[in-house]
Amino acid sequence: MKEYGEKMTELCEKIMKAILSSFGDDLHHKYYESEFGNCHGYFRINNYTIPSEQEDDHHNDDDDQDLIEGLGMHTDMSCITIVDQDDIGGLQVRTRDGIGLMDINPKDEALVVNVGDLLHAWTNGRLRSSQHRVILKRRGFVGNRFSLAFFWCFDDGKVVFAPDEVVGGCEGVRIFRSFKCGDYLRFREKFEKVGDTVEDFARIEDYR
Ligand SMILES: O=C(O)CCC(=O)C(=O)O
Ligand SMILES: [Fe+2]
Repeated sequence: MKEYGEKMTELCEKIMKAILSSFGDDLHHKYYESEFGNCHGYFRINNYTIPSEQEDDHHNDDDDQDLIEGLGMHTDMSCITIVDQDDIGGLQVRTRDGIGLMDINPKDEALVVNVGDLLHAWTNGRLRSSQHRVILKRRGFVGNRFSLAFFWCFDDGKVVFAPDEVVGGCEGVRIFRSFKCGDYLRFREKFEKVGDTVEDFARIEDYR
């Protein structure tokens, strides 16, 4: 697990450097170490029980009575999340229009890379922290769905504030105030429900 953790950390570092370079030639030299040098990662193993024919509780609002929500709609509190899902499927991500849902189908050798709330704020919304959930289908067999999620995050004391160069790519309009990472995590612990995200916590009202 330690080796896997190191690999995931390395992958997040690479992805973050590529993101910074895509914002401007020098940005990864200028901001990687100072802003992301203290990021740390942790794992969560998700174990979902596939509903059996008898279980009729917990239906979601979808018309399809054979679906239940294994993990409710949420955004991640990380900078970057890497998900390794098994071959059962069921991960769905909110589309850009905020209405639709897109299936993220399992693919051999492929990992899912997700932007979390902290990076959403740090990039002034240029990268989007999408809502997502896991839906489980009755399958006529007994078994569980597993996924391994790696959350790469700022440390609690980090002040999240998009640099001017990053805001410059959004016509210079700053949409998030600065905030301490730990304060946001505490806000989420208290108010965890869909809609209570970094948008509610730190978005500057004038630009709503
Ligand atoms: O199980 C999955 O595919 C996604 C897990 C997830 O979204 C999470 O752990 O935050
Ligand atoms: Fe998630």
